[in-house]
Amino acid sequence: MNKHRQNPFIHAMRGILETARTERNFKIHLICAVVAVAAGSWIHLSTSDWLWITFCIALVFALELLNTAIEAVVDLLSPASHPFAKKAKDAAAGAVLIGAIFALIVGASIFLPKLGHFFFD
Ligand SMILES: Nc1ncnc2c1ncn2[C@@H]1O[C@H](COP(=O)(O)OP(=O)(O)OP(=O)(O)O)[C@@H](O)[C@H]1O
Repeated sequence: MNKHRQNPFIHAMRGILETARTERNFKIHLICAVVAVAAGSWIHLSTSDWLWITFCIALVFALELLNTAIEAVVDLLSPASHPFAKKAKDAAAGAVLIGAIFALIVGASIFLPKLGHFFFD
C-alpha cells in the first residue's frame, strides 16, 4: 500500500508511456505534435503562437489519456456489452474529438497564413 503512495511522478510517467505504447491515436497525436513543433521552430513562431500550440498539444494529450483511463475502467466494470458502457466510451471519444478539432482550427489559423506568406510572397 505504502509503495503506491511513493513516486506519483513515476506512476504518471508510466501512465503516459504505456498509453503512448499501446494507443494508436496517442501515437498519431504525438506525430502531429512533433510536426507542429518542428514547423513552429522552422518559421519562428511568436511567444503567443507557441502558447496556443503547446496548449493544444497538452489539451489533446490530456484528453487522450483520460479517454484511455475511461476505456480501461469501462472494460474492467463492463466487459459485456451494455448501453451505459457504450455511452461512457462514446462520450470520452467525443471529448477527444472536440479537443482534436479545436487543435486543428488553432493550428490551421496559425500555420496557414505563415506558410502562405512563405511560399507566395
Ligand atoms: N462494453 C461495451 N458495451 C457497449 N458498447 C461498447 C462496449 N465497449 C465498446 N463499445 C462500443 O464500441 C466503441 C469502440 O470501443 P473500443 O473499446 O474499441 O474503443 P475505441 O473507441 O476503439 O478506442 P481505442 O481505439 O482507443 O481502443 C465504443 O465507442 C462503444 O460505442
